Amino acid sequence: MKVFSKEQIYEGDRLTTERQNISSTDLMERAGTQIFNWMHLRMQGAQVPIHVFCGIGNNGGDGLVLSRQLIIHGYNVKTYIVNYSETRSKDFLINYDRIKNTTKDWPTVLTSSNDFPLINQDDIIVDAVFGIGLNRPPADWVKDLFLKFRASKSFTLSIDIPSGLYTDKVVNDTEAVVYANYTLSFQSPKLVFFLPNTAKYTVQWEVLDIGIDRDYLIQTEAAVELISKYEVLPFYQPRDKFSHKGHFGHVLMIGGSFGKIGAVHLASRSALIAGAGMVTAYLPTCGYTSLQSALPEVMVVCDKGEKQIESITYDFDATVVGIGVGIGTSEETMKAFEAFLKTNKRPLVIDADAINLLAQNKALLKYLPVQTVLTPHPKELERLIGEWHDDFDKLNKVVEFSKAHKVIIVIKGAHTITINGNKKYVNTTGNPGMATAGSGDVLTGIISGLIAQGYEPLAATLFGVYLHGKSGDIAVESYGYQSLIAGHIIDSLGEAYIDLFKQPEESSESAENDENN
Ligand SMILES: NC(=O)C1=CN([C@@H]2O[C@H](COP(=O)(O)OP(=O)(O)OC[C@H]3O[C@@H](n4cnc5c(N)ncnc54)[C@H](O)[C@@H]3O)[C@@H](O)[C@H]2O)[C@@H](O)CC1
Ligand SMILES: Nc1ncnc2c1ncn2[C@@H]1O[C@H](COP(=O)(O)OP(=O)(O)O)[C@@H](O)[C@H]1O
Ligand SMILES: [K+]
Repeated sequence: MKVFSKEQIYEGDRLTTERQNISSTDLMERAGTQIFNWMHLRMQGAQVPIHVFCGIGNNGGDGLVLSRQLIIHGYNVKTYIVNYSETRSKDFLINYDRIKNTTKDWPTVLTSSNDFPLINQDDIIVDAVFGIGLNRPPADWVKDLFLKFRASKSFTLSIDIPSGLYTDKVVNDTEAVVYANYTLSFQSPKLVFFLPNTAKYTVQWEVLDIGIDRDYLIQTEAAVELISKYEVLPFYQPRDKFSHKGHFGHVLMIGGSFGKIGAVHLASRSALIAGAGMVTAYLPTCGYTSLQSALPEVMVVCDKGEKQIESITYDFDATVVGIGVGIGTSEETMKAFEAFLKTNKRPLVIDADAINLLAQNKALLKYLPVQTVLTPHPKELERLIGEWHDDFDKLNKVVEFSKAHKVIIVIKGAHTITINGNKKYVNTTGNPGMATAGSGDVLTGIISGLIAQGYEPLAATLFGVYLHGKSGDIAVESYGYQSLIAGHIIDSLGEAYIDLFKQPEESSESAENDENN
């Protein structure tokens, strides 16, 4: 699913009115009515007090349409105008008139904290104060209103975006934002729903289809894409009946040091279970027996070093090389890594300490093949690109790094974001149970295993990140968040593949996301 920028959303809006020959007021009617339908379906006329807080722009206009529909259908509604400015939008004013013509119970105009109504915990708050048009911090009394929402502990439904959030930057004052239980977003989810600094402002979100021009949606290139099953399915490569292991490539997994052989074990096993035809683990000698005993399907080549890798030499042709898990950052290993990079011609997946080695010696970056995949966790990323002020600064820095070195960067986290040049891909699978030792090693193995089978590095990365998270989601059903370990993610990989072809449970037109699932 495309994640459009604010400018693209406004343009989609404008083009829709033009191509469908409708007014912007009609489009607002659709938007507000969609919100009403969503609530009506769930509430079925229940007389829970609903407080609808409307700003004076088009987000407020949506709120007024919703209020009017709720009133017409007999709901227990109170409508407020949060009058933070006298510059009211045209469609707000039209809907202000319409609601006044519908009911004698006119909206209450709020201009300061003294006007705030009583809100009980069991009431519902609808937040239509600011939409994507926010361009400066809200006034202090509006912030106080947001604090009152929070203090009430009422269920809060935000329209389009939690008020106070920007679409393209973080907020400095974390209290000047609505904390939504649910956000109903028009046309496309907003990038801020997925970033560590801002995702906390909505527990769940859903996109409502308001009939934006289809051609515009299809033809417009978005800088950000949300990756779910529908996006990865086209990558899937079915197997030919007469295929043999030679068709699915040979992964060379280089890593390990004394006490960290397990990382290579996890990555090699993942590569095999992701479907690689063959996997060879390249280790210091101390790892030989344990790896051969634990993984009979994996071949082993030993380095001359007993406890660490000291010179990387092997005499077969690997399809792809995964390097870095458990490898350490000793001087000898740095030398071996440098010599390896200078001669290697194969696609690379670089993780963990190999990223730290690159960060220590940035001159080596020029030896990385185009489309090398780097999979840093936040600390490794910081060593590589330096500190960042906030999530947007981080994304910009990674985009620049990706373009400068022609590499794919996987920013691991709750919503892993893959960056390839200007393009950002936000993953939707995974859960906090995966915050456990070795789960990153598993990802390295999966991506390497996919590249071995012939997936292009970018497809392998997006598909691999998706499958890794999906395996975690499947595994957590059996083990729970606390007891999930990296090995369980590998064990669920087969089910994650099978799940790709299960019947969809929801239409591709609407996406639903629950941060806790
Ligand atoms: N296709 C779509 O996405 C549609 C969007 N609509 C709604 O329109 C919204 C955008 O509407 P607007 O552009 O009117 O913007 P908002 O309703 O978000 O903001 C209202 C106005 O307040 C001003 N403003 C911004 N920050 C302020 C601050 N801190 N203090 C005082 N004033 C401030 C802005 O200049 C803006 O004109 C969307 O979020 C959505 O809810 C719908 O009505 C129809 C379809
Ligand atoms: N809260 C979370 N939600 C979803 N995925 C997570 C979460 N925490 C960690 N992960 C995933 O688990 C993996 C952890 O990788 P990493 O930190 O490198 O682990 P390790 O170094 O122990 O192998 C990443 O793919 C990350 O996206
Ligand atoms: K809002």
